[in-house]
Amino acid sequence: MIEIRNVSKKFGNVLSLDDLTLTLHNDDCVALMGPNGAGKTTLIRLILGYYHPNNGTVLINGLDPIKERIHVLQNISFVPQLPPPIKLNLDELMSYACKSTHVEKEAIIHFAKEMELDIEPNLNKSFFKLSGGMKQKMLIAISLARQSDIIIYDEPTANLDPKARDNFYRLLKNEKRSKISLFVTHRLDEMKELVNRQIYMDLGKVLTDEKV
Ligand SMILES: Nc1ncnc2c1ncn2[C@@H]1O[C@H](COP(=O)(O)OP(=O)(O)OP(=O)(O)O)[C@@H](O)[C@H]1O
Repeated sequence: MIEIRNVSKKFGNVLSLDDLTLTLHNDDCVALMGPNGAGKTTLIRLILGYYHPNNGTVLINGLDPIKERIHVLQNISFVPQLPPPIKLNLDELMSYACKSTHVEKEAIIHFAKEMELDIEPNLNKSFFKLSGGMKQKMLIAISLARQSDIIIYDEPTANLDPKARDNFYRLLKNEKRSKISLFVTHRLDEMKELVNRQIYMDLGKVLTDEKV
């Protein structure tokens, strides 16, 4: 469970989150929407323990994501909007993911194949030299292989072509495990079939929160 209670986050004079309260339960599959600057990324970063809130409490399965960061992050798969500039090659990246998150290399390769990313010929290629879409596919493959209790995707299909998007949605639909899925998206039409909750934010607040 993710519990956000009366959380405010300020950057200088900008109130990015304004006394926001939100609870996400297992089996919640959420489209998190709102205009640019609404506070969506700030909310995700608070869940991941990147920021201290100015007020309020964030708890992930009862744990403080700042004080218990390592423990909390072990249960969260996060794919950011912009892939980080990782210098490791794909083989090293997979080995790193396996060591740090106890995922199996075969599982990553399986999901990469499902995303139509051919890893084998690119094993020695640096991650940052891949195309934007290939990077996204690789991060999605690792995140799905991890089988985490919580998955968070920040505009995951931004760099994907239509075929890759279809593959991504098909894989998510096939996921049967109970977990929390949180998708920041500007494309509700694509996500509609997948999600069971639609949350709309603006000015650091939740404006609407509908079960569908
Ligand atoms: N690290 C930061 N330093 C200063 N201001 C920030 C920082 N992060 C976010 N903000 C400000 O907080 C507000 C909310 O930003 P945030 O990135 O959370 O919005 P968003 O809903 O994710 O937007 P987008 O759809 O454009 O990604 C904006 O006014 C932004 O400028």
